[in-house]
Amino acid sequence: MRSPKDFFGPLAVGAPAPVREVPARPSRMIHFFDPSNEKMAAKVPGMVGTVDVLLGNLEDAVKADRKEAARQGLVDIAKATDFGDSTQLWTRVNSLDSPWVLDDLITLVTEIGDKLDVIMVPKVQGPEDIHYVDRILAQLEARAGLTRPILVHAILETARGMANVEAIAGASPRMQGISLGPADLAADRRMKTTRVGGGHPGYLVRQDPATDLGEGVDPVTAERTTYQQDLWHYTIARMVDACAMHGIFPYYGPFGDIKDVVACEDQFRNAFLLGCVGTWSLHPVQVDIAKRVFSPSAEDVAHARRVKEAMGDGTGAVMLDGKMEDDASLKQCLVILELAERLSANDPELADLYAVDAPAAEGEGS
Ligand SMILES: CC(C)(COP(=O)(O)OP(=O)(O)OC[C@H]1O[C@@H](n2cnc3c(N)ncnc32)[C@H](O)[C@@H]1OP(=O)(O)O)[C@@H](O)C(=O)NCCC(=O)NCCSC(=O)C[C@H](O)C(=O)O
Ligand SMILES: [Mg+2]
Repeated sequence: MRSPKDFFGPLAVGAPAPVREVPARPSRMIHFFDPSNEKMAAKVPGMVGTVDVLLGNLEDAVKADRKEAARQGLVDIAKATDFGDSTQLWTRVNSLDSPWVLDDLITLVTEIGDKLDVIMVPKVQGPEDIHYVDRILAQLEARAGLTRPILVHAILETARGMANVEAIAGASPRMQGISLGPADLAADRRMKTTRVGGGHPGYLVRQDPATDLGEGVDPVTAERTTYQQDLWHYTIARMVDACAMHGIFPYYGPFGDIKDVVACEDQFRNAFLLGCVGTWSLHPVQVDIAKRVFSPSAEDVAHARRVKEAMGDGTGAVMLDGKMEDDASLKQCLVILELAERLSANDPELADLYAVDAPAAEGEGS
């Protein structure tokens, strides 16, 4: 087990000092592209400034015989592109047991380490996987003469990773965040869904049989309302707790039904409400959905401001619109305000939107 003191110094001579606090940069959508796909790659420069994160994916969804092309494609794109201040560059490397990952890490850190913000590591099983990546990154950063550390993001996609999620979140000061990988996780857990994220119509609860349907009607087989449940609730909630406990950021992952933009928005919103800061976008159509969902609404921001104002020094209890507000609800409002402020700093449209307070409700403050 590592001593917490290890967090204060680099793991290799000459490597940059670890971060003390993970930078809270907007990352509402981590937009995946395959750098070996010429059509997709050609779109990347045009997406700078329109997405929070561009992620060159080297792992699943890239064909085995295109792995080297994807790696080189990412190097070429990174070298040729100015990502500015509002778009980060991330990558997802191949899994730690694959024949490609060592070359992924060596090539990317050496060639474009100064441009890479975060490396996403798939199929993380426990803190030992993060320790391995941590040490190699420190050695490569030292050799490349990098002056800031590259952060690490883990994907939760095995039952063992899930069982170790708290230890993974706290495994290194490089840990930036964790995403849910619902497809791999479902397979590993032997769940019986073939969907990439999202709900399932079979996972439901049903209204009790009625007691007053009259003679001759079987209350068990009679029409009863059903409610579809969220397959991912437990997993996301647990991931959110692990991340919050360690001061890092939780993300929903992929939503594979590209055409079902409505269910996609629902899944993203559930994750946002539970505490996630962002999601993956797999197709351009999911970018605006993520932007909309993971930015607080103007109404919520206006309400949070009113609570802050009504709460004065932040202690005690007041009534606002017939509802009790106190120290704790103020903290909830501050979460919204802090997020709105951070997002507005990069987005003039949001800054405008949030500057407008919703009209005050009648009886306010009574
Ligand atoms: C899902 C796709 C295969 C769909 O691609 P396509 O059939 O080409 O879609 P369209 O014809 O609708 O595309 C329209 C144009 O947009 C471009 N395009 C498509 N996707 C992207 C993108 N991600 N970034 C940039 N540009 C994109 C197309 O090239 C078309 O261009 P044009 O013809 O010039 O108009 C495809 O979207 C795709 O492959 N997406 C990424 C998939 C991916 O990364 N998968 C891996 C992450 S999910 C995962 O790994 C599971 C997870 O780990 C788990 O375990 O749960
Ligand atoms: Mg996966």
